[in-house]
This record gives sequence, structure tokens and C-alpha cells, in this order.
Amino acid sequence: MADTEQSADRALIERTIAAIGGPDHESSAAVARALDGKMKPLHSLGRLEGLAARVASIRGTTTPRVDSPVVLVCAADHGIARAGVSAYPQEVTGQMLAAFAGGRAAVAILAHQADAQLVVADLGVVDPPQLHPTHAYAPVLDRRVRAGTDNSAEGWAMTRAEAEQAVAVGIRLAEDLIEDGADLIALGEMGIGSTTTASILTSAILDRDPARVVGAGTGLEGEALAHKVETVDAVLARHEDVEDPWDVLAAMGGLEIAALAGVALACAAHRVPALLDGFISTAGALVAWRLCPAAADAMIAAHRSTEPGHSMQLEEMGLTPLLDLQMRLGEASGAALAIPLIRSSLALLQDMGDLADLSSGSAGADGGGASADGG
Ligand SMILES: Cc1cc2ncn([C@H]3O[C@H](COP(=O)(O)O)[C@@H](O)[C@H]3O)c2cc1C
Ligand SMILES: O=C(O)c1cccnc1
Repeated sequence: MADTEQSADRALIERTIAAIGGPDHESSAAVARALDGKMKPLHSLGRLEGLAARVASIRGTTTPRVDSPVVLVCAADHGIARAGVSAYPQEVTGQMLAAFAGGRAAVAILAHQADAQLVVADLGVVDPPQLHPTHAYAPVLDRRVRAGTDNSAEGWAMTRAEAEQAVAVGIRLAEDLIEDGADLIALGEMGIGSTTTASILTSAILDRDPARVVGAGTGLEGEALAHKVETVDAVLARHEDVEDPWDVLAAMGGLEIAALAGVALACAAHRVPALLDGFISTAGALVAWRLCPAAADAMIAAHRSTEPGHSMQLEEMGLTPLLDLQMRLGEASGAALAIPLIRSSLALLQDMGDLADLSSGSAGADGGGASADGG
């Protein structure tokens, strides 16, 4: 990579981090007060109330809307997959890209249900698929940094310049979507072996025992699961001197996880909610949080994955997931499911009548009822 490109990536990353402001407490407090005045017992809408206030705080307005949510799936392969840490072979990564583009993958179905646009970005899939005109459900953007990472058990997964490049790609992806009108971005991923990479990063960043972080991923049990824990242990031992967060990302990370860190940073900088999915997309969010803790203020945790490390990531960043459906798929499947909940919370804020209307008898008389387009 040319030096000028590398310095452009660095400048973009620095500019993005510098633009991250804090939460808008005034808007969230105003929304909480407005919800207190609605025709319901105080706080009876439970966490939906805090959800609407959170979106207001992120967007910096008392009238937030989610009209154009985008589900962004970043995909790449992992060198660590060669250590035999997944129940499925690496070819599946590329095959799933075709399934996203063809609209048949779980996240395509769920994004459609949520009226959200699905966008896929290839950060470095080893066997990218041949796409045909039937693969028209979602675009697959070529943002390849390299063909998969190297095996982090044997050396660095990628160079530091490549890690920065992948983060910059994520920032640019998010900025393009936001410029086109995206008002919420759901972070998703695809890449065989990625729960191992996410476990390594989570153990390293949070200084946790891999035995407590590692989970079944696509379905490992018994000796295969024990081998996965040993592999994570070995990678951490090999890179035990690596401390700088950028070096941690480069030595042990994944290309799609790095890109998702960039997406989370750009969302925070542009005051757009970053809707987190499971363990892997939250590993990207964790990298963003490690680089700039305030980035977490723009995050919403959609669901709790059954991967044990996911709860550790969320707890550390102060996030409580909206859903717990015992899911462990990734792709942004859990995030897509939470989009209608977020929209519902904003529709209640926008369209619900006030308690005061009840006693005055004006409820429903002046257009205060549900509007056709929701909110
Ligand atoms: C058919 C199929 C579809 C998927 N969609 C998401 N993942 C999920 O599984 C992978 C991580 O699990 P591990 O670390 O055990 O390989 C990622 O690609 C993740 O997105 C899938 C996995 C498979 C097999
Ligand atoms: O929580 C996730 O993101 C996850 C868990 C298992 C496999 N793939 C993804």
C-alpha cells in the first residue's frame, strides 16, 4: 500500500475519533419527560422508554426517527480457521456471501421483515463467489484488504497498516451509507473461524481467562471445544507482549472485525445508532470502545448471544441487550430483529396521546392517534 494511502487512512481515523461527542443528555431527559406524560401508568412501557431516550441522546434530537435503517454485513476469512476451530469449513464464508446477495440467508429474511436495506462488504473472503443476476437482493461491495488473515497462532494476523486500512474501510462504508440517508446501522458479520478471533480479542482487551470467554461458535463440544480454548490460549501466549490496541487488532484480529470497529466509530462521530448483533460484531464494537470509550454512547445492544464472551463485552461497555432469544448465528440476525422494537419505541414517543388528554376528553380528537407511517 502506498504511503499516501496509509496516511489518508490514519488521518480519517483520527478525524473520526476526534469528532465523537458525548451523549445528548438534554434530549434524552426531554424524551423521558414526554414519555412520563403519556396516557399510561408511569414507566409502564419499561425498557422501551429508555430505548427511545437513548436514540434521542444518540441522534441529538427530541424527535428521532428511524426511517432508513441499514443492515451492514462485513465478511472476511480467518487464518486461525486452519487450526481446526470451527464446525464448518472456510468455503462456507464465500458461499454465504452468495446467499446474502440472493436473499436466502437468515439476515436477508430478517432485514426484509424489518424493512431494512441489506448491504454486504467483502473485506477479504478467501473464495469470493461468482455473482449472477439472480443475486440482486443485496449488493456485495468489494472492499478487499487482503485474501483472509494469516494464522494468529503462527504470527501476526495482518500488518498494522492493513488493520488501519480495514478500520478506514469501515468508516468510509458507514459514511457513505449515512450520506445516503441511513439513520441506523446494524453491524453484522460473516467469516468462518470468527468466534475464535472474537474470543482472542475479547480475552486480550478485557484481560479475561479464555476458558470463560470461549463458546461453541457454530457448534463445537467436548474435545473440539477444549482444542478451541487451547488455541486461544496459545495465540494469547504468542502475543503476550502486544499491548497497544492497534497492535492487538493487527496481531490477533480479523479484517471484518476491524471494519466493524470503523463502522462503530463513524456511527458515533455522525450521531447514528450502531445496533450491535452478537459476539463477533460486538468484538468490533469493543475494539472501537478500546480506541475511544465514548464510542459506546452511540451503541445499542440488540440481543444477547449464547456465546459467554458476549455478556462480558456488553457488561464492560455498560450495555444491556434488548432481546435474549438464545441465538448464536451472527450475520446481524439478532440486530435485524431489534429494529422493529426501536421503531416502535419512537412511534410511541411520537404518536401516543398524553395523560392530560384523558381528563380533557380530547384523546384521539385532534390527530393524536397512530399515524400511518409510524416513527
Ligand atoms: C452456514 C453458516 C451460516 C452462518 N451465518 C453466520 N455464521 C456464523 O458462524 C461463523 C462463526 O462461527 P465459527 O467461529 O464457529 O466458525 C461466522 O461466520 C458467523 O457469522 C454462519 C456459519 C455457518 C456455518
Ligand atoms: O454471537 C455471534 O455473533 C455468533 C455466535 C456463534 C456463531 N456465530 C456468531
